Amino acid sequence: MLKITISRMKALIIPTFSFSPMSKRAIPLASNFFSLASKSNLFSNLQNPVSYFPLKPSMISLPSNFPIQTRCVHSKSSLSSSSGEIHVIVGPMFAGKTTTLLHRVQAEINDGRNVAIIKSNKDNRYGLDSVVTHDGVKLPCCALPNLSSFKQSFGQDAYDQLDVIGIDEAQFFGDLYDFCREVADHDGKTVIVAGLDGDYLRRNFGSVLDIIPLADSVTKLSARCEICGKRAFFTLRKTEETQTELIGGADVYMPVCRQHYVSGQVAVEAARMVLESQKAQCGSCP
Ligand SMILES: Nc1ncnc2c1ncn2[C@@H]1O[C@H](COP(=O)(O)OP(=O)(O)O)[C@@H](O)[C@H]1O
Ligand SMILES: Cc1cn([C@H]2C[C@H](O)[C@@H](COP(=O)(O)O)O2)c(=O)[nH]c1=O
Repeated sequence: MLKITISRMKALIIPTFSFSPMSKRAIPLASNFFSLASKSNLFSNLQNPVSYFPLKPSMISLPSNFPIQTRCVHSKSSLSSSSGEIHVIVGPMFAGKTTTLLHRVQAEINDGRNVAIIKSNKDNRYGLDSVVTHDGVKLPCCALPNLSSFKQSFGQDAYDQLDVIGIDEAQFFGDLYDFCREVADHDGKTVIVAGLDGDYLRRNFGSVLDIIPLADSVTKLSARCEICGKRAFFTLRKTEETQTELIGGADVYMPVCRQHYVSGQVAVEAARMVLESQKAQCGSCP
């Protein structure tokens, strides 16, 4: 198991990962479903994802034996209609945050609840109409510059009908705290938030950690260290760029354990210094 769960909800279910030493990759046991959904490319032709919301079970084809984890968030029927919830999923890159978010959203849809997914429009790696995992699994989403524009883009009537809102790449939303508080406390909806808790320097990333005091549950996932295969809690940036926000995947980042984060940072820093001194020398070249 590659997860640490700090949760008030004992019933919270997160994917169980198995480790394949060949690939050094964590593989969710439910990956069959996701690869099936991915292969059938259910949402690849979406032009306007908003028109597909709320997401419906009919939009997703599931193998009949797929183990839907309907208890991963409280069922609305067990709560008063005005009781919202906030669930937070954090971890380094490649830890399965998006996979877990889609899994929970899927369970909610199968429970008959109206769901929408939002992601930041800063992350355009796979286009703006879908949330996509590193394995290529996808669901349609609204890509927005900020969360405060969601109600307007989505439409008030459609918003009122929503039970659950999933947010991916939450680290890019500066207005995360106010949005989650309003949606859960005031509008009585469930919010499932997935994002990086730390940046490549292991500092707070955006407002993700700010919403912990608002949350019903917090799940910290881990990946596999790309160097030794141990549990990875950190994201190492392999390039010399130093700005906090830098969109990228395995070309720029790798998940690492503590030991390899420390040694990796030393190596990257050394490379950065060599590069800078070379640039300086070149600058003084005739
Ligand atoms: N080093 C790694 N450790 C774990 N999973 C990895 C690694 N490299 C690639 N993966 C793949 O990434 C998938 C998780 O992708 P995703 O849910 O998009 O993660 P996240 O949203 O946390 O970045 C895993 O199921 C696995 O197939
Ligand atoms: C560590 C780190 C990451 N980012 C970016 C890189 C990716 O575009 C996303 C994270 O995506 P994932 O779904 O969690 O794999 O965030 C960044 O901008 N700055 C960083 O320090």
